[in-house]
Parts: sequence; C-alpha cells; structure tokens
Amino acid sequence: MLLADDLALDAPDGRPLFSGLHLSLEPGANLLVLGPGGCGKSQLLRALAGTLPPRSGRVRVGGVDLWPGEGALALAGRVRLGFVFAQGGLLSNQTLRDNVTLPLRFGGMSAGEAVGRAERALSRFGLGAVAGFRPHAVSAGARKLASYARVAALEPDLVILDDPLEGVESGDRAEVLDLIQAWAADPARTLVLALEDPGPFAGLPARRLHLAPGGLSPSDPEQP
Ligand SMILES: Nc1ncnc2c1ncn2[C@@H]1O[C@H](COP(=O)(O)OP(=O)(O)OP(=O)(O)O)[C@@H](O)[C@H]1O
Repeated sequence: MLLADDLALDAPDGRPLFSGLHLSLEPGANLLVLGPGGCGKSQLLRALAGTLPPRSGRVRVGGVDLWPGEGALALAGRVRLGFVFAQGGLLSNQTLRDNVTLPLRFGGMSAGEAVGRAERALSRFGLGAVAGFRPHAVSAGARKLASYARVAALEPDLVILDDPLEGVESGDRAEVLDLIQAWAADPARTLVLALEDPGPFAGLPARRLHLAPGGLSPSDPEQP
C-alpha cells in the first residue's frame, strides 16, 4: 500500500533531515514514526501524503507513483488518502460541511450522498450545529475534530496522522482514540502516526520507525 524507497528529505531551510529511508507497508499495516521535536516527522508525513516533494527517492501509494510524480494529485479517484496534520489542515474559506464533503466529491461521490455522509460524520463528533460555520468561527478543538470527521467520512485506504491528539480537548480524547484504534484494527486500512512519544498508542499493533536529530536512528531494525 505504501512504499518509500531511498527517500531523502530536507528541512524548508535546506538542511538535510535524513536520507536512505526505506519503508514498505502492506494493506492493514500500521506504522508509528517516533522521534523528538524537529527531527522531521511532519516533513516525512507530508512527503508520504504527496504534499511535499522529497529531495530524492520514490514514494508509491496503492501502486500510484507520488514521487517522482505530481504528488497527491496522482491519487485522485484511485486511492483514498486521509490525513490530519497538527493544525488540522482545513480549508479556511470553506464551511466545515464543505471541508468534509469536498474529498468525497473529488472521489466521484454524488453531491447528495457526500453531503449526507459529511453531516453524519460531523454529528458523530458533536459538530452538527456548526456544520455551516467556517473553521475560524469555531474553537481549535472543534477544527481538529472536523479534520477527523473529514477522514472518517472518506473511509480512506491510507490514514496519515501527525501528532494525533495535539489540540484534541480532553473530553474528546476517548472518541478520537476509539476512532484511531478502529482504523488500526481494520485489515484493509493502512495507518501512519507520528508522535514524539507513543503514549496511549504504545499498545497499538504497529511497526516503529525512529527518527533522530540528524538522521535515521542507527538502531532502527527496518532499515538496511
Ligand atoms: N515552515 C517551516 N519553515 C522553516 N522551517 C521549518 C518549517 N517547517 C519545519 N521546519 C523545520 O524543519 C525541521 C523538521 O520539522 P518537522 O516539523 O518535520 O519536525 P517534527 O519531527 O515533526 O517536529 P514536531 O514534532 O516539533 O512537529 C525542523 O528543524 C523545523 O524547524
């Protein structure tokens, strides 16, 4: 489902983060990307999600080349990819409802079905009453939940979550944890999580990739 071959990434200032990364995740596999702040976890997830070109190397998702290639655009209508970045990543000029609906429409779903599914996903997270609001009109916690609703509605083949509990209010943690555990247990879904510390995900059945300042952790058994 997810293949990274000889991947090298730089920080936005051009500083090398790591090189020679190999990953191969079959459908249903889970991966925890671990490492201290600033070591490049977010940049790696963006490259795997097709939103940030690597310095060199290859990324394939569901048999589709993202890099070299046109990144996430290449996935349209072929592989469903859902991601939640630390800041949520909602489109600020669209309502929460439209933020959830748009990826479904891009995947070819009819407008009626997409809106119905978006409404149900937002209601599940207690956001039904604010579905017509734009992201800046709701709290940071609600924005984060809406970004989870967007992924849940999409039912993606690949889920990529950066710092999954960052910004989730304490009363919503159990709901979000349940959702992530269900994704992790689904044999058809591949899940990638980035965290400084596994915390509540320590028991997740997942492989681990350790990033360290200045490169890959030399103790990482995944690497050749
Ligand atoms: N927009 C940006 N502009 C400049 N530098 C950036 C930007 N985003 C990330 N960086 C730098 O790139 C490096 C990797 O950042 P990245 O966010 O991938 O690390 P991380 O492991 O995810 O850390 P954290 O857990 O703190 O988010 C860091 O040194 C960071 O300062």
